[in-house]
Amino acid sequence: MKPIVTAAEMRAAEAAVIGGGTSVETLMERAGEAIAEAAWRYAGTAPALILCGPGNNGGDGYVAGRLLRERGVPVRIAASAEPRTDAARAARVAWDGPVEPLADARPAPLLIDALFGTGLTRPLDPSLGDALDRLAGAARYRIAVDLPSGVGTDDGILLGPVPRFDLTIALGALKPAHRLQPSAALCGRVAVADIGVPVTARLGEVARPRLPPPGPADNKYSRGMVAVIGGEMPGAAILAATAAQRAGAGYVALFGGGPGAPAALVRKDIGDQAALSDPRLCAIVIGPGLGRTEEARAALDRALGTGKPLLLDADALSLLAGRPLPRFVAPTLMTPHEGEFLRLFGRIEGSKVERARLAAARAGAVVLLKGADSVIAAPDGRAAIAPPAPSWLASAGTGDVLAGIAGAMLARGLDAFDAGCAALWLHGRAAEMAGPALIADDLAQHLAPALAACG
Ligand SMILES: NC(=O)C1=CN([C@@H]2O[C@H](COP(=O)(O)OP(=O)(O)OC[C@H]3O[C@@H](n4cnc5c(N)ncnc54)[C@H](OP(=O)(O)O)[C@@H]3O)[C@@H](O)[C@H]2O)[C@H](O)CC1
Ligand SMILES: [K+]
Repeated sequence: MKPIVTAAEMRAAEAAVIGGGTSVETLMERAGEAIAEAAWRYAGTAPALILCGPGNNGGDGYVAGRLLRERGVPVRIAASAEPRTDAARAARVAWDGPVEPLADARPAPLLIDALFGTGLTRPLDPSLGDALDRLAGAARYRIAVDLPSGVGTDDGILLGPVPRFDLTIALGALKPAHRLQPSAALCGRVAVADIGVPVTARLGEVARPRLPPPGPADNKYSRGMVAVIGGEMPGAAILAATAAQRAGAGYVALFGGGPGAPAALVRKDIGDQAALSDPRLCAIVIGPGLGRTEEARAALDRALGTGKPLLLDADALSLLAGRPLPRFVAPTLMTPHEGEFLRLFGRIEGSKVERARLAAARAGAVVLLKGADSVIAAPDGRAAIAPPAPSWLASAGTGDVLAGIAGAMLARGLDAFDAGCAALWLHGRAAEMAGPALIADDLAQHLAPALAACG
């Protein structure tokens, strides 16, 4: 997993490297080199305007300006304030060109925003925000140094209006704001620059899972047997069941549900308790299309009573809301969207990562909080953010597909956190391959190549 670090973790990592004998100036030089290189590749000799703030983010900007000028790029620098750190002052001195006041700066085709990075503590003054907006709006290419100025590093919130960038150079490591909305959508492409600061993180980006294909000793049961419990809206359960099949489960049984499904899907009566207690059954998916009737509640209680690994989604989560959560005895993965999350856990303060972590600890289950920036957290504190996925996934039924994939991952023996991560990755990759205007039904057919990439 690519590490994702908070501002405090980044500062600690930086301090450790400095403690080991590397100067801030050296780190800043490396940061400036990475920015200059990226700007050069991106915009060539297009005239650049670099906006520098008072901290080390601004210092990175002065270094980049000097290095771009050495490459023959016409560079102007505008500052919002005098540098306030020794390293930024040194970088300012080494830049031997003029520094314009930001308020009067004229635009350039390439805008590099080095106003604020991880040290932003409050909203930008309106005059500063307006200048950034005006200059970004008039530029052809926009590059943010470390972070777009105006976003909360750790939670991705916007402290005011923030322009949209084409490229963000994440210095040393990804920060939550590069992946959490709404800020992630403003970063453009995010490139991580290695500046020689090793980081340790409690949070990562969901990575491609390793899912070896079945071996000669495998059979349909050893590959994972999944039960999908249907209900009022059979289409959703069929989507989940088909996705579980296509995600590599060896045997998928649909309990209840209407007509129309692959012939390879085994059909069971919704109340078939014996089949649900089959010792070969490895995981139960319940929620998609379940409904909230008494029958649905009974089906949920039966599923909970089996003590088998569970994927709880949609109506199963709504049925659990408003009563004390059961004690889960087997790996359990909950996949709420924001509405279901609120119903289940109430209002929790903090970033999406903090909220998911707290909910997971409270539930004693892995919580995968869905959205354009899906976050997964385990009760033991492990957490990850999904890589950016196509916005076309925002359509009916895609959550049911995710539930089915996750069911297959649980059934093949992954723990609930790894199962959720693998499902997120496969789901996103299948969506990329399905392309624009996808419908949930399309995803299943793209799971085969997505899975093949994990072998
Ligand atoms: N990670 C690394 O190893 C390296 C990162 N580098 C770069 O350094 C920045 C972080 O630098 P830092 O100096 O800590 O912070 P900033 O440059 O983001 O800004 C801090 C200064 O800005 C003032 N501030 C904060 N918010 C505002 C605001 N809304 N309006 C005006 N001024 C603001 C703050 O002042 P305070 O009053 O809050 O004290 C600071 O003066 C990181 O992002 C990287 O770009 C280094 O290059 C080295 C390696
Ligand atoms: K910035």
